[in-house]
Amino acid sequence: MASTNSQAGPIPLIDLSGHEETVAKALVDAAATSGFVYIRSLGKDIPIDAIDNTFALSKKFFSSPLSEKEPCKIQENNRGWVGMHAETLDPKTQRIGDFKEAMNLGGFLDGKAQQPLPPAFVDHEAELYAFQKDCQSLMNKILDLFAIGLEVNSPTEGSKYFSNRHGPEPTPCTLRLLHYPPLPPNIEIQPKVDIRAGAHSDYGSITLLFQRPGQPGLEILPPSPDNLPSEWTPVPVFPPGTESDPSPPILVNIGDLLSYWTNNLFKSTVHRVVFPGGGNEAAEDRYSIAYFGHPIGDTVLEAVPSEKIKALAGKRDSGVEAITAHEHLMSRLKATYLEMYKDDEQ
Ligand SMILES: O=C(O)CCC(=O)C(=O)O
Ligand SMILES: [Fe+2]
Repeated sequence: MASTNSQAGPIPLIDLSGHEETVAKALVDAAATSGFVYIRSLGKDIPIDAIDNTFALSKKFFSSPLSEKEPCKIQENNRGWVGMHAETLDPKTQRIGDFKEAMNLGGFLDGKAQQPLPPAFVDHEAELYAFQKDCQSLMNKILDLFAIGLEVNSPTEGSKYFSNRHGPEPTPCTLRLLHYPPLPPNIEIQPKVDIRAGAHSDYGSITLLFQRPGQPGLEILPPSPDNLPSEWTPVPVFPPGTESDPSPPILVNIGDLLSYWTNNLFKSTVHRVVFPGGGNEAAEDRYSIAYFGHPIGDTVLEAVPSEKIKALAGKRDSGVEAITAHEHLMSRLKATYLEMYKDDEQ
């Protein structure tokens, strides 16, 4: 049997088909130490064809003319197309916004997108819906394993404690297609300041991230147990032991909300996307797909009922009322899209 937990640099590699309790424990350990874990992608959870097809649709959309993207521009509901430099994930460091564009697809209802679709997608709504459902199922499976590993003590919900809060359709989760174009010739960038995606932690519960062979660039700042300074560490697309797999492993990382919900037992690790070679080489395109898990908006983020979490309760200020998932998300979005939400501040 393939090992369920082998080390790949600072990020463990896990095969979900192993013994359930062993896998659950390995996932909790990974979440509490690295905040990132590789899940082998052998086609059992998400068909390889479905991943490849979604990347093909992404390429088709991003290569379409601006006139087809503009009508789908991002709205306050966080759905739609985000143009080059429109998002600044690390405003303290960056001079200009991220060198990327993105397309956020919100939850579908009865197979229908709840937002305008660009021409590149109109004949592919069913495929995108199916992929979103595949991602939702994998996310729920991982959330259930977390609940098992944490020994969540809920007589009515058991291992469904987290997944029950990620809702019926339309899901509050976001399927995000990302495109990082090559640098135009003769453009001089300041490495680490001009960046494909600025340093950030994710906002939600967990993120699934799909990468493509030969398109590196993701780096993490591994959490350090003693809060010692940590170093940016590249995240290989194919970590050792997966080179012959039909598709790169799916990266799963913990977001701020799940970290908060577990009294900081789980680590919401800071990461970024750099130009390979620091931008000196004309970098290739990078395409990635993220599935951002979010609990339903009115979920109150009280500490998860688990002895393991309760033991950490001292770290949370008991005088402060627990916030909801929606309040948490809005505070993060407002910090990232200063322009779009500026009227709300007045
Ligand atoms: O494209 C990537 O590899 C990372 C994207 C990311 O971190 C994000 O969108 O939150
Ligand atoms: Fe991220």
